[in-house]
Amino acid sequence: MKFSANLGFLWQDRPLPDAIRAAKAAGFDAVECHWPYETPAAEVAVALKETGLPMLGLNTRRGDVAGGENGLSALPGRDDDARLAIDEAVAYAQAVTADAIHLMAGFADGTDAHDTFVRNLRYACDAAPDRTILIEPLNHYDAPGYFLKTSGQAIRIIEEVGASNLRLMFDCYHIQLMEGDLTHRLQRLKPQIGHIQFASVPDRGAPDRGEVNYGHVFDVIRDMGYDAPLGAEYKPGGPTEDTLGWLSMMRS
Ligand SMILES: O=C(O)[C@H](O)C(=O)CO
Ligand SMILES: [Mg+2]
Repeated sequence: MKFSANLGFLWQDRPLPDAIRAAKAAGFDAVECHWPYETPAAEVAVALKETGLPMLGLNTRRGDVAGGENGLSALPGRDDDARLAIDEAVAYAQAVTADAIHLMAGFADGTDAHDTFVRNLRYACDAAPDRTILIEPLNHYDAPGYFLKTSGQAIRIIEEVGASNLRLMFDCYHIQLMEGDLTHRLQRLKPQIGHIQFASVPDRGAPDRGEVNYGHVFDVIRDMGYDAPLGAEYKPGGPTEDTLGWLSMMRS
């Protein structure tokens, strides 16, 4: 199995280019990030080239985080801001050859939010036909009021948008907290899945503890013929190197 280090959480204590080098040294096959925008894309591109690791994805900006925003793409009346964030993410993804862009929906609800999200997703899918656009349901403990809550809602939106480059970010951590039934859900949704992430549940730590048996989940993913790197998106709560026993076990 291949694994991607999510550098939004792992090696957060280092500048992004050094975090990429640390991921390589630890044996990851790929990297992904959250919001890389404070680091010049050229510096990230150099570290990617040096290590040979692909950058799987990045997120659109969340907007005014201090003011409580967590994404712009489903906020009615904010299309201009959402599209600036999309344009920025597309340009950055092209500069570092990131495969995917996760469009953060934001805190919103109702028909207007749905229509706004669909409109902005169509805009993003057209703006980046050579990238995958991802949408990710977030759980209601960490992100209460987030527009996209479940895989079912995400699939209905993907079908309505009807773009060939729009896919589901299946984060096992969020989906376990909201819906459970990971095995069947992964198998059923495989055609719509663009990326898979994981962390222990409920504490969002390394995948070697908690209520989800990741040994089983990784077997299911392998057996369903999914061979893209899986995103380790967990909070190490200390030096990342101290939390990588699971990776050594998977490699042995
Ligand atoms: O929190 C997550 O699971 C995400 O993957 C993310 O990108 C930021 O919300
Ligand atoms: Mg995630």
